[in-house]
Amino acid sequence: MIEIKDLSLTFKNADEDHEALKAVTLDIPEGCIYGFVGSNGAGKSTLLRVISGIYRPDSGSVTIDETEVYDRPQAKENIFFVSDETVQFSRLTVNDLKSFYQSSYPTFDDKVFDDLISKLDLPRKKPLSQFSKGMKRQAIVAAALASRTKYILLDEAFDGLDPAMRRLIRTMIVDDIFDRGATLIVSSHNVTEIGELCDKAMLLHKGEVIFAKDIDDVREGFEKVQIALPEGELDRSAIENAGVEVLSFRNLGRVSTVVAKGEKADITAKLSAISPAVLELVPLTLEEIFIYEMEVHGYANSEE
Ligand SMILES: Nc1ncnc2c1ncn2[C@@H]1O[C@H](COP(=O)(O)OP(=O)(O)OP(=O)(O)O)[C@@H](O)[C@H]1O
Repeated sequence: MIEIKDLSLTFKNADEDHEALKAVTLDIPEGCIYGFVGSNGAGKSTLLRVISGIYRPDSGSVTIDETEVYDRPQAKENIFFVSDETVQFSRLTVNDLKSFYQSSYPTFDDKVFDDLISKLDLPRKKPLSQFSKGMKRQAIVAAALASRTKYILLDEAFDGLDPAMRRLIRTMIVDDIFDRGATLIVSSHNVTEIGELCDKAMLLHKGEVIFAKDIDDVREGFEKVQIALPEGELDRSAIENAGVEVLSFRNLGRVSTVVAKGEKADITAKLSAISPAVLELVPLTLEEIFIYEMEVHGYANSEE
């Protein structure tokens, strides 16, 4: 179990300081796949680095199985962090990578690594600098899975992978996580992918946790409705005057699409009171919910 309590971190720069994480509190249970989602610069990588013990928080704490990670090499043996940058390995070959991680992780399993590298069909003696971005990613993910750590942290999980490889890597990771009861944390901008892969998700914005929920509960409390009057067009204020909390309002011809916050029955009852000719609930994607939540917290959506 990873427990993050009231964690804050400020980067101190020559020109100005930047508070990258603000009082983050989050529990990551064992055996789950947890998705970190957020806008650019939200603090996802920084939080993954704090959990991995690379950065020390200014205040608050991170404990993994009740042990603080920062400055504790033994605790780090339980964690494999796949950074979104693989530059540091450029001169190494796949075989060098194997030796490197063999010495870093006592649990490293040679057979798992060799099988994965064969499955991915990666050259073993070519420097990683001559690999494509996706190939580098594949090699590091193979090392992560072979290290048999209890916790795997993947920054920008599937960056640079083509659709077929995304699916293969995803299956490899999920099978491994389930088989071993390990815990995976992934950050991604691909909300659909997070929705398909994860049990839980956390939305981070400007260093603050906006929500942390089971994926199945993320849609709770939001409804998307298509509504039209028998004559004329509706406007946003007509919906708001009916007592509905409107997150987004768009008109396409005479039909308005409204995203509202609240319970289905309550929203339907309030909108029925304005006697519409059309009133239909339509499914809301996870991506829409994440965007609306961020808009509520001041994120500018260029589509609006
Ligand atoms: N080493 C650093 N020194 C100074 N500021 C930093 C440093 N690393 C990150 N930051 C700043 O902290 C904030 C959070 O960055 P971080 O990389 O954690 O965001 P992110 O959510 O991973 O973003 P992205 O999705 O764009 O990768 C950003 O404003 C970034 O500029």
